[in-house]
Amino acid sequence: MDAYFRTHFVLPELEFSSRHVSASKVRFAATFTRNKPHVNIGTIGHVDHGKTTLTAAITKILSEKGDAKFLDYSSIDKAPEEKARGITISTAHVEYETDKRHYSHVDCPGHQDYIKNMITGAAQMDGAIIVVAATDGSMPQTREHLLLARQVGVQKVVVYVNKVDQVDDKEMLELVEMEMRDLLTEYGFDGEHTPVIFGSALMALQGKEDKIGKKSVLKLLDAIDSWIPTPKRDLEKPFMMPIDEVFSISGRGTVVSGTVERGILKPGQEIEVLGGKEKPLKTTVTSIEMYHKSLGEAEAGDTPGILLRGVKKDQVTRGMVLAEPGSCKAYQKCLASIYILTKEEGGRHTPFGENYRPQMYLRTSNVNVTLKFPSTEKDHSKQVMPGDNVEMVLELLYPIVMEHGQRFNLRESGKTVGTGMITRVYDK
Ligand SMILES: Nc1nc2c(ncn2[C@@H]2O[C@H](COP(=O)(O)OP(=O)(O)OP(=O)(O)O)[C@@H](O)[C@H]2O)c(=O)[nH]1
Repeated sequence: MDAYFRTHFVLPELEFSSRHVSASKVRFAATFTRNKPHVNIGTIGHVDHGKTTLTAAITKILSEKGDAKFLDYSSIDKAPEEKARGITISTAHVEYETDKRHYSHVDCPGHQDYIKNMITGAAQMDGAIIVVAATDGSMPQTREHLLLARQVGVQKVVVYVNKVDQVDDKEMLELVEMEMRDLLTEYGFDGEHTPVIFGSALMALQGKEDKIGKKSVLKLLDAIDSWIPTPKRDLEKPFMMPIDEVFSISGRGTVVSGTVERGILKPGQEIEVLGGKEKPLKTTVTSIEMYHKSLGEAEAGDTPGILLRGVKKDQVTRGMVLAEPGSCKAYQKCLASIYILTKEEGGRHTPFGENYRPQMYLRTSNVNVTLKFPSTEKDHSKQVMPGDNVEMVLELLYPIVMEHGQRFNLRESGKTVGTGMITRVYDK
């Protein structure tokens, strides 16, 4: 019985504890006063275009109003190393607030860190600032980061054209703006309406040339406040809970437990159990319990035990999902963006080719998958090296509930070899 009432079911391997370089008036470690909507953002863009300088400049300008703690360039650039799913990543989480919202801003030194951060979800971004130097215009990583941003579900970005202090030619700035708008449209963003701000992060940081310095940063923050939407709270979405454990309670029936991913559930509600080796089924919630107490409703974040009416223990298994009927679907094939861990990160020592068969770990399920190159890939004999970021098609042994934006791990012989994110799901 005790196991039934256990309240945490987090795999140690999946645990990600984020250390924050600093905090503003409210520290993450202490009690968090939630008095403004919270949004996660970050700086993306080509190497040396000024992402870290801009991050430092934002904290400087906001610290003047007491809305951030000023972090100089070096304390952001020497970001602590985080451990996420066996991968070491450098990230600086910077906290600040505007009049409207509270932000957690991530700046990751190094191009490779960006890729890992975006795919593993260490950098959860609801929106992003794409930094582009007026002196160079769009460069390869400007494109790559935009593509990744879209792949990990970022809907809106704001453009900061940096290093304006080094460009006298107005036409050159117009050209960069046009180029960026075209690029945004090409990658599925709203190129026409996306705010484009011109400025100099360095001038702002040094307190010089207010017009392109401080004022540009304030304009940028206004643009972020108004253009990047506050994410929808998970409580408002239809109920979903991945099943962690299944118990048979004598005289009562079958109880499933897990952590509620989203929504609210009340006793008496009709519910669907799907995704996994067993057949999908519909049933009714008889009662909900947590911490030995009966619950009037379970909501996102809770870890309840849910008693299902008329269901036998062997009809439901760990890895299946409990969902509001019609709100989730199980699929057997998807397209994903995957980062393959290096040997140093605990991953494979050797490359692999098409038809590689690891295990896919997604939510509480694990299933055998076959990896194939997408049909757009011309060379199907190519090898994927540890350290590569690849797009591949995953064919699962049986259907599970998968969604666009969902993160997963690939494992082989008990070790994590890759980490990915689903970018598309396919009906059979
Ligand atoms: N002139 C001028 N130089 C700038 C400006 N912003 C940044 N820089 C300089 O550009 C260089 C790169 O800036 P960073 O902020 O390190 O660039 P980054 O994009 O974070 O670089 P990575 O983290 O290596 O990808 C530094 O020497 C900055 O001082 C600016 O507005 N004007």
